[in-house]
Amino acid sequence: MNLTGLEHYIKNLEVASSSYQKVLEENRVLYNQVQDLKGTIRVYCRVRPFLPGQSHGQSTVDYIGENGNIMVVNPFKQGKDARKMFLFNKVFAPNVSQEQIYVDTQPLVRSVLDGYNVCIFAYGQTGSGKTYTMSGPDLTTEETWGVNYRALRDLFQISKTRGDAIKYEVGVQMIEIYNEQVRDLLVSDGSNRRLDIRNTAQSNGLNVPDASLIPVISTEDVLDLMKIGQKNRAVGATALNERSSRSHSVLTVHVLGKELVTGSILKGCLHLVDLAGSERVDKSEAVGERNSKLTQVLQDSLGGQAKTLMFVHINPESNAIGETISTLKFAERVSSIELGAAKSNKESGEIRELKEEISNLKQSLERKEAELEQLKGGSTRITTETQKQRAVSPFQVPKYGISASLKPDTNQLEARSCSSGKQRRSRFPSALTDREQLPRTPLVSEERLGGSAKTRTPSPSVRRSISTDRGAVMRSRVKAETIENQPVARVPFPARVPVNKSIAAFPAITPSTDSNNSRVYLGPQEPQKQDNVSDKLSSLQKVTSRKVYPDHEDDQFRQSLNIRQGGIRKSKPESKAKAKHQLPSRIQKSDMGISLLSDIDTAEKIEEARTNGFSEPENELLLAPAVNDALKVKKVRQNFSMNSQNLEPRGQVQQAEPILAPRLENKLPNGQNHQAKEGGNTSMPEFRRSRSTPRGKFLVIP
Ligand SMILES: Nc1ncnc2c1ncn2[C@@H]1O[C@H](COP(=O)(O)OP(=O)(O)OP(=O)(O)O)[C@@H](O)[C@H]1O
Repeated sequence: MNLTGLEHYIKNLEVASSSYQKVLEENRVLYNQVQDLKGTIRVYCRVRPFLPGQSHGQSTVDYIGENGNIMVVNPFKQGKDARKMFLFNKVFAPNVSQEQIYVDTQPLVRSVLDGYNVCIFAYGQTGSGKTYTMSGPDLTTEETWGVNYRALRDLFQISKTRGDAIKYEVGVQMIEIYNEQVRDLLVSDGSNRRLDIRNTAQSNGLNVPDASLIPVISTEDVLDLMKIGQKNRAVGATALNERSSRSHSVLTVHVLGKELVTGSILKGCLHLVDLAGSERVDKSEAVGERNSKLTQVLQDSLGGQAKTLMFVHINPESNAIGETISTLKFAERVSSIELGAAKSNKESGEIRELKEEISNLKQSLERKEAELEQLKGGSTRITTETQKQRAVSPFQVPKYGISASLKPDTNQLEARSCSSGKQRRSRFPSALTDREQLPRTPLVSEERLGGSAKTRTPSPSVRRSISTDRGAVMRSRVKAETIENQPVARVPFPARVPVNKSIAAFPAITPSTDSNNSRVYLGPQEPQKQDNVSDKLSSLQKVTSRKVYPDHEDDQFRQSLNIRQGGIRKSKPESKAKAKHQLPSRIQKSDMGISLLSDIDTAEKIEEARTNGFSEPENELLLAPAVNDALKVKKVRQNFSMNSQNLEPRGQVQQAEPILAPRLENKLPNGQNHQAKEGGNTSMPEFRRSRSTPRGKFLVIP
């Protein structure tokens, strides 16, 4: 081959190599898209370089492939057992720059601006480079900035470029979890108070609502805050390194975007987590309550409809080989966790309008209910008078005995109130109980027809006569009222229902929560109720009342941003009150979540890992609760999918929770559960007694 031929050959090779690279890149993009759909936790492995000034032997990293594979060699073993290959989404060699790391992280970060929840966390043994990846070694040089700063800079840049179409607001929180205590790292007054975690994801994404939420508009703002954070992190520790090895730091970026044309709202949340050194957690601590706080803080990003990325760090030194293998095995397991397709927290303008419409309808219903309540007051007086007149009827005495007529007046009152109360609940659903009672509104028409109620509950003649009399008195009023109510019930809800169901399933900021709620109330026991207008209305109201009011959420978010300028929260009582207001809609989810989490047999998983040949199981421990939550969710999904074939993968998770939750919540100390008890025979007499006794009393009124 002459020189020209060789040159030609090399050129061809270059071309082939470049197209090969292109194909690889395309494959990677496709692979990532598939991963997005599956919702697998992505895992990037980063190998730390040998540090200058430290003596080192041969690297334990034998080979790093282009497709995310890495081979490690155990210098203390011989033969084929000495080498082990692992596969991740990507492996970064020791010489890879901070910029290159971020390029592969960027798509995830950017999706926060589209309303996704994203969690990026750094895992690995102490000194393996977690802080280096997340924060960088030196804030003064942009070149070495870690993911945190680059991410925020990116968010600001993109939000600026989208400025004509979407108006974004960005706020950050920074907390530290140390010894299972959560502390605010952005306090400017040096106070080191412990913070509570909301047991469930808030609609506004504030899992730690009392941590300072500082509005930021530039990277400089962020840098200033990080300095405060670093300073606060060092407080109370003999050395910053020592503290950072043992504590998790979580930087959370909350993004609220409003599309100017459509009015749609986007809510995204980015957790950037620098975990404690993986070897620092004692096994006994990890198996128990350890790390439950971390799990709670990240709850909306580990089991929800979020995107999750784990940077797994390894130290190439031979004396770290045990931790390295253990870390890699753990990471490989994490990468197999599927969360299901991520969903954006976008609320379209149309949905907001529909919500407003529902809210208006709800208000007009409440007005009507109030008017009916007034009428009811009048009817009770009239009924009492009628009963007094009836009390002298000679027909009652032989039938029910004289002694009964000697019962004190209190009984009569009780009887009347119970009986009328029962019917009143049907006919006058109060605002507080409308969720339960609205589906019974057809009883109004039963009353109007006069016959159906009697058919269902055969009553003695006296009762009937009283009832009839009262009904007669009430009928005209109720009729008038019912007719007046009809336009409200006839508003085209049936047509709206499918749309509003989707509202129910539509995420506010934590989609899983809302869809959960919707499923809790429109759950398997209730579908038949959807057959009539009033039930649909009721369902809608349930959904509306369960959903945190969207405007309210936005206000709360904005208020948090505005009020807490300077890092000091000034309106805690107010926000607490608001939080209280929101609480009911969230409690169920939280309970479920916690129940699910607490149910995890972490020890079993660790044991399983060990039997798979891990030499150092401790690595499992640090993240065990957090990641095992996800594993648990996966397990639940699998179990549930056996029963529900037609559900979406994510939906399965969401539906499984409400189904499991009551079981877990109702567990009695003796192992029975309430539901079983209530559904069992033993509870029936109690139930009947409560209804029949008042009627009995009612009947013996002289
Ligand atoms: N990719 C890298 N390139 C150069 N130096 C690195 C790299 N990764 C880590 N280092 C250096 O290694 C040392 C330990 O890194 P780092 O503090 O980030 O570890 P860590 O895992 O966060 O430890 P800890 O768990 O104790 O917080 C630091 O001096 C850091 O600058």
